[in-house]
Amino acid sequence: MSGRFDMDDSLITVAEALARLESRLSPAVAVESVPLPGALSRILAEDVVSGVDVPPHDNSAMDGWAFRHADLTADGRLPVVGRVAAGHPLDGPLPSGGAVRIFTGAPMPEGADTVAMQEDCREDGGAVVLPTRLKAGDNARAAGEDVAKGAVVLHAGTRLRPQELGMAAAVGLTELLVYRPLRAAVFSTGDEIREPGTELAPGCIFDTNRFTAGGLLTSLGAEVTDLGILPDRRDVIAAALAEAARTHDLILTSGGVSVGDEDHVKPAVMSQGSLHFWRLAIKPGRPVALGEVLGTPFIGLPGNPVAVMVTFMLVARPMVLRLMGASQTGLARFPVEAGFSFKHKPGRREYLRARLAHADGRLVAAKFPSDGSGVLTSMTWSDGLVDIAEDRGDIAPGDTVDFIPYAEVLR
Ligand SMILES: Nc1nc2c(c(=O)[nH]1)N[C@H]1C(S)=C(S)[C@@H](COP(=O)(O)OP(=O)(O)OC[C@H]3O[C@@H](n4cnc5c(N)ncnc54)[C@H](O)[C@@H]3O)O[C@H]1N2
Ligand code: MOO
Repeated sequence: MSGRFDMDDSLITVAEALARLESRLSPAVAVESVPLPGALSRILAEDVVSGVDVPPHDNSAMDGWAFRHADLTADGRLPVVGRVAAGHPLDGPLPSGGAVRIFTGAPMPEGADTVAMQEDCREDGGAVVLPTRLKAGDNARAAGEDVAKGAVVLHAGTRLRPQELGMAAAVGLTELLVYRPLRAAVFSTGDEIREPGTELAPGCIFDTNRFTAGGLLTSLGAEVTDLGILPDRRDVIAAALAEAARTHDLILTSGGVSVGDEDHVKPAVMSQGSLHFWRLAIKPGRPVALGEVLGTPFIGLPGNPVAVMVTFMLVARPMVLRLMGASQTGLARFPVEAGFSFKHKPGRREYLRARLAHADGRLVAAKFPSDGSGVLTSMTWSDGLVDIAEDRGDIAPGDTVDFIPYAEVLR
């Protein structure tokens, strides 16, 4: 499986990185059939074709009276000849020249084509006086107008939202074939990284990345195994990665992928698989390592906490979604107004931590004052990232910029 990502060491753009990923990854998990409620947020593994028309019969959209439009007379008066409620069709066709009392969802009697809503009608003895301005077909819903029998109603690769479960039920299904959750192992690396709640020795910091990366993976629907902190020792890292590879569909680490002598993750991966090191032309988050450990996909994110989240959003997320079986991996972005100025040297794509506010009906992005890639406060303060393209010059207040909400990332 070596060479799956087929990369080199040159600086590459996000677009190039994504193009390489998208074409090379396929689902890494098996499929299973799951009852509808349990299928929420899972990824559909096959197209769903409807075996029925939805709605299954012509029916009324209103409470009122159903009639044949051609029978409408100048005074609008028709004798009431029957009554149909939802679930109780009329026994036989609509007698010519008559109207039937009807309720929302009730089957249209054969021969009836139009419904007048009761607020517009007046009952008069055994007759009803209908409004005369109705058009044929008003307030009637046709069989199959939502879904025609044989139509594909859900596509393989779709993440199932509540409305997709409703659609599956509408065509009579009780179960859906979905991908099993991706089993993801998460490690932090580095001798200076300490478990929160323990004593902080001189020169050490508490681990943040495992919690951020684990949360990101869980939010995408992965089953995350927290495998703790690995020391800066190649043999220990290699053994831990091998063990994780046996029981997981993906291994994700942070730290140790830069160029320093103390960066041991890369050689540990290379010793038992393949590794392709990417230097992304982005800020923050330049170094990212992708590869395989004993056949299990591996993602090595950089150590700086902000870079973890940014590289996860841009590179790991689409990769994880593909491995999960999802067909849509793009991040939606929205044009907003910059409420700040920013000097941008063309060449690297920059992601600024930003917060949105309404100003006179416009959406204006404020920028966090510090761009440091270790400043986690910038992430908790912000609602998303402003994406400054490689070739863009300086940004002035009032300029239009692209905003990627964090809410997009977790879908
Ligand atoms: N000579 C160069 N030095 C660096 C480069 C470079 O291109 N040439 N790139 C810089 C960039 S950009 C980043 S990002 C880091 C990435 O390096 P590593 O992936 O090897 O990360 P570390 O060196 O292990 O750590 C970087 C930084 O992040 C802290 N860290 C790491 N893990 C955690 C964690 N789990 N929780 C909290 N903080 C963590 C670590 O203590 C360091 O401060 O390299 C730059 N250097
Ligand atoms: O990846 Mo680094 O965090 O750009 O600073």
